[in-house]
Amino acid sequence: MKYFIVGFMGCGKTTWSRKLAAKWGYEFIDLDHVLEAKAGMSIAEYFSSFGEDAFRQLESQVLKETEYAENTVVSTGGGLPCFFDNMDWMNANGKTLYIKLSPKTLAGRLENSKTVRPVLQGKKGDELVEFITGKLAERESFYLKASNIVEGIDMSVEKLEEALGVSG
Ligand SMILES: Nc1ncnc2c1ncn2[C@@H]1O[C@H](COP(=O)(O)OP(=O)(O)OP(=O)(O)O)[C@@H](O)[C@H]1O
Ligand SMILES: O=C(O)C1=C[C@@H](O)[C@@H](O)[C@H](O)C1
Ligand SMILES: [Mg+2]
Repeated sequence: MKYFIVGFMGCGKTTWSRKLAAKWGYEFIDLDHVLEAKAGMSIAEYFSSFGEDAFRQLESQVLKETEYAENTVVSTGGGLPCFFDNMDWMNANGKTLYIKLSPKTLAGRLENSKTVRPVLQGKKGDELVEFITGKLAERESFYLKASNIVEGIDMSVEKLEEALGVSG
């Protein structure tokens, strides 16, 4: 089975996909990393060289053209489910799990993270919380199409397994 983990930037997709795959002995793939390898540059560099529209095209292509092993946990980009038919494609090709977190918690994590996320354009504090609140409102209808949903607070592999209906 393929599991596609979705949710806003900073919700823990990369962290928890990796842990789940390690516990289950599944392959782990992070589509942001696959895109960076294919483009030969970081996402931040790709955005500044080619812009967001080109990034979204490439992101969708990477999602659909990557060869996944039979049993894989896939961490997706935070915006990926919200463009083209990507969310429907993931639902047709595996199970999807939305890691749900509040804007405040997301903002706290993103402020402390070293990864450069071009969509955030260096925002901090209240401005960051407001930005995330607006962006999440735009995006959540896509995330909520996921077959499974988990609250991202107090996360553990066992909590993920329970949300996916898999006994560990
Ligand atoms: N349950 C948790 N509690 C506290 N911090 C966490 C938790 N899960 C992840 N983090 C931290 O939050 C930050 C973002 O996590 P991660 O990179 O896994 O998010 P992401 O969803 O993959 O983000 P992006 O969409 O930008 O790739 C990291 O610094 C990570 O260590
Ligand atoms: O939420 C987004 O739009 C993004 C999230 C990251 O995972 C990367 O895919 C990129 O920084 C864009
Ligand atoms: Mg990630």
